[in-house]
Amino acid sequence: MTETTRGAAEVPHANEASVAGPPHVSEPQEYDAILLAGFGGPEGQEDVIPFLRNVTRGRGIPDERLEEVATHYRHFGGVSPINEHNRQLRAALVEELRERGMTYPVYWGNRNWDPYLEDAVKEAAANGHTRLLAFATSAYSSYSSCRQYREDFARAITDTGLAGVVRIDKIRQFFDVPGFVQPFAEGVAAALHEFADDGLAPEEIRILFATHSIPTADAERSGPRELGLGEGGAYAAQHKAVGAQIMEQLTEEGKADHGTRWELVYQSRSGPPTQPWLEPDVCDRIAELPAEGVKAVAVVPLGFLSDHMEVLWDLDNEALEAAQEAGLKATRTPTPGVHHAFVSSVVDLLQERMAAVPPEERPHVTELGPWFDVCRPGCCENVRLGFRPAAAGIAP
Ligand SMILES: CC1=C(CCC(=O)O)c2cc3nc(cc4[nH]c(cc5[nH]c(cc1n2)c(C)c5CCC(=O)O)c(CCC(=O)O)c4C)C(CCC(=O)O)=C3C
Ligand SMILES: [Fe+2]
Repeated sequence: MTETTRGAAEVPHANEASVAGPPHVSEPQEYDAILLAGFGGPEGQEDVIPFLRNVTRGRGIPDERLEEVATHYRHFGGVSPINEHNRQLRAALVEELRERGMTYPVYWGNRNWDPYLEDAVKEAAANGHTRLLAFATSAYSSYSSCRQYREDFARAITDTGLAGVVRIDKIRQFFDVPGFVQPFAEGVAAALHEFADDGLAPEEIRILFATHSIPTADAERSGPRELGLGEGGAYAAQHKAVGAQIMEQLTEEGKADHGTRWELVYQSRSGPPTQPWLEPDVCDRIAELPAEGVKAVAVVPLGFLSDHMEVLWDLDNEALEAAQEAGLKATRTPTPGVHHAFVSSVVDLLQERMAAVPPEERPHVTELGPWFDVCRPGCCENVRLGFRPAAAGIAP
């Protein structure tokens, strides 16, 4: 088991940040309700353009890119499956909470499409629920996946006139909790098993852990300022740590061979070509693999919770097509979705936060975790967009 790109360097532990306030809450907290915060997606052809405008407002995404992305949605009738996934996730969370004797209501609101976070916050407050513990459907640290949700919360509270009434806290980034990692590990194990059955040797197989590319400027600022995780920041470091952990675990269990190589690749780049984004691109790497003696590739959607458009189009369509063109056998492994281990881990995270479980007792499978409860100053900041107020962290 070797990583073929940059090594997962020695990284400081998330608990070592030396800024004001503890990274993990140490006093139990009372909450009235859970807030499931999603990305949102269109649910009909007429939603597609307004949705894309919402996502890209103020981002300098070229029109050609928007038109191209619109065709991905149009191909599926203008419907992204992501809202349906969140309905299912919400139902699964309610069920898991109920089984554990927890009767919290779960409100669901999105950043970019109906039902919006603003409406969820209004509805919660109307029902007398003003202390909300949020779970955002994004596992890693970066502006898009962490801080932007905190800004969404601050805006939702302010725009609804509920500042000082509603409070939203957010559970820690969960890239390395067992129930998030397990479904990916199972997918890699199944792919390796299938490739071995086809008579392929370990060195003929490549595992590509795929995640959303982001601007390198955002990546450098992902996670708390003082951690100094280097190029790619906390975002890349967290993905690499999870990939390494999956391969180590499978090697120990005899499901992967020491010679099975893996790497982290990126997908779904947007932005102007002049702006650097994280590389290499998944399709570019696939095209290079035959020259490295590779005959089969497993594409693992490590950055995503469910089979939404990024997975259906950019991986199942584009990456698998690139593999076919390169003459490679290829498979795309599952996302966590509503896998019971994942749902159960989310409820564990809600419970651990409510009970202020000490960090040393919190489940985590990489050296980087357990990640912070309370985002540090400057965490995942976005210098292009400038400062915007954010809830659920230490100011600024
Ligand atoms: C890190 C990350 C995640 C993973 C974490 C998470 O899950 O949050 C993610 C998820 C998603 N991204 C999604 C869709 C889009 N993302 C876009 C644009 C962008 N994504 C970015 C980053 C991320 N995105 C960035 C830096 C941009 C550039 C504009 C900006 O700075 O914000 C655009 C605009 C067009 C384009 O350029 O592609 C679209 C339509 C959907 C919904 C899919 C569906 O509908 O099924 C999901 C789950
Ligand atoms: Fe995105």
